[in-house]
Amino acid sequence: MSKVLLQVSDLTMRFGGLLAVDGVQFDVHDDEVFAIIGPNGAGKTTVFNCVGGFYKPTTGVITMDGKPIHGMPSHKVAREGLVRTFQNVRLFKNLTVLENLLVAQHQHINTSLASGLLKTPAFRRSEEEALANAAKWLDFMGIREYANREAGNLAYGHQRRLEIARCMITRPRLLMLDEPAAGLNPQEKRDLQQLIDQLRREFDVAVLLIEHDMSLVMGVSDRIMVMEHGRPITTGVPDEVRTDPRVIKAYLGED
Ligand SMILES: Nc1ncnc2c1ncn2[C@@H]1O[C@H](COP(=O)(O)OP(=O)(O)OP(=O)(O)O)[C@@H](O)[C@H]1O
Repeated sequence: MSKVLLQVSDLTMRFGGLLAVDGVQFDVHDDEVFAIIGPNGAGKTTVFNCVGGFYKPTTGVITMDGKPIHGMPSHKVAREGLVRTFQNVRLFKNLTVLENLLVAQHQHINTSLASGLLKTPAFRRSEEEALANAAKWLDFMGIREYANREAGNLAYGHQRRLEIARCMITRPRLLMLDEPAAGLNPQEKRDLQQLIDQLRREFDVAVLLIEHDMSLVMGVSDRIMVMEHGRPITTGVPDEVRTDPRVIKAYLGED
């Protein structure tokens, strides 16, 4: 039986005179892929930034497993099992692919400086585990051959996969993907759809997605919330959303 993992109620975000998000509510179940779509400027990224701890919402309640997380900084939100990728891939571009995955684990595990300096057995063990984990994810993403390359020199599609690996290596309960198909070619988009399906199946992770590529959204999502002018206009399964006249109007009305 699935249960509600993320719950967002009455979320509002104001930037000066602009109400970018206006009374948004939705929930994401622990076994679900939930997408937020809508025309440019609808408020999707702002919702993401509030949920991920990058913005402090003006009003609203956001809970993970019943625990309030609104207003928490992003690193604390990550400890609650909620991590994200960005519209423009954000990696440590001068570090190698492998180092990016090791850093992600250190940021998350928070090992003590003393144990690191003294290289205690426990510290060495955790280093070995981190390395094994990184190798596992490099294999899973099909990028092991690039392990020692600077992340900034990878092909764009591989950078996106590395960014997802960097999230997954912290064993999140909710993975937030911000336009993961942007900049990918058609084959890479198909691979991405398979990857999202596989992550959900094999790692029990729920996915919250913002995406403009309708074929990916319709193919991968269990439910979709459509936003326009900061407000949700409908939430439903792909077939309901695809044929909803309000959704068609919102998109046709776009410049
Ligand atoms: N930091 C900010 N300061 C002021 N206004 C902002 C800020 N971030 C977003 N906005 C405004 O809030 C509104 C919603 O923007 P948002 O980026 O959330 O939309 P979006 O649906 O993600 O759009 P896109 O699909 O283009 O990414 C827009 O009018 C935008 O200009």
